[in-house]
Amino acid sequence: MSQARLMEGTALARRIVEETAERAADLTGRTGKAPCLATVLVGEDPASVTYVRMKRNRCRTAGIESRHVELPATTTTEELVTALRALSADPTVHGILLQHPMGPHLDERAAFEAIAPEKDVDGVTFASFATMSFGLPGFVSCTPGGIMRLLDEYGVDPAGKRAVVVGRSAILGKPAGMLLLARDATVTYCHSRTADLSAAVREADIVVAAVGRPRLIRGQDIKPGAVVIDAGYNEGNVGDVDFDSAVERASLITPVPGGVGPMTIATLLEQTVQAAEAAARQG
Ligand SMILES: Nc1nc(=O)c2c([nH]1)NC[C@@H]1CN(c3ccc(C(=O)N[C@@H](CCC(=O)O)C(=O)O)cc3)C=[N+]21
Repeated sequence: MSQARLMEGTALARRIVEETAERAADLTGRTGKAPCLATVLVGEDPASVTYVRMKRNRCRTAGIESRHVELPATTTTEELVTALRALSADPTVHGILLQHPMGPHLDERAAFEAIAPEKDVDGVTFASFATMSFGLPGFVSCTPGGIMRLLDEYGVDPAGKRAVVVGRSAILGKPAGMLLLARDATVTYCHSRTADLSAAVREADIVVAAVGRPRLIRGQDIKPGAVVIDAGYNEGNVGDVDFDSAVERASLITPVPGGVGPMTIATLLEQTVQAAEAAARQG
């Protein structure tokens, strides 16, 4: 079997960011106000600090302002909700990103719901979940949205395909399955209580790995010719898929790094400009 073709997220993300930058410049020219993303970080988890910095840097290169709100690890849910409501009400802010995961003492759902739906450019609110699951226009969760763009770019139509999503987190696995279902895939979710993960993965035409367990998915479980999307974030840029064995069986596969990660950020930037354009139309 020949090796899989790589799904090059870096290249596609670059094109999306370029288009987004043009839209941002156009909007700034027309309104005199740049699109603005508020990034909210609770605590000092080193990985989260790095991710937020990457997102803010990418904003800058696209002509999007970012306003960073850093809160101490001891912040209560109430204080976090107050901060998010203030950003939701601030007309100079067009999008809000609340970095996940937060401290275990925080009510993450209450925090996400304090984000105004029209500023939910990270696609984490109930409102965005509703539009995603019905396949209606609206903000998508950034990583799942980036995955769908990659599938489209490489000519993979999910309709009628068996998609197995490994993981069910609120910002990744669950919405990824919903978007695939909205595009008529037959979707199976696997998670920590799944009895036989290998058996499920072996049936998949499309595998989305999104659990954060290094190299959990092995080539021997990949159906020959399957499309393999590795959305796992692990330390040291290692995915959830054992790339070297999976590349021998898949027809298409995302590298890590350079696959899903850059697409996540491109989707965030694009949706921020979309939110700013909508705000400008509202006057
Ligand atoms: N509310 C929320 N929304 C998120 O979208 C979100 C989050 N919380 N928490 C953490 C994860 C992680 N995440 C990444 C984004 C880009 C790369 C990325 O671009 N990675 C590069 C590698 C970068 C490097 O060189 O280190 C790549 O894969 O090529 C990775 C990880 C977004 N997340």
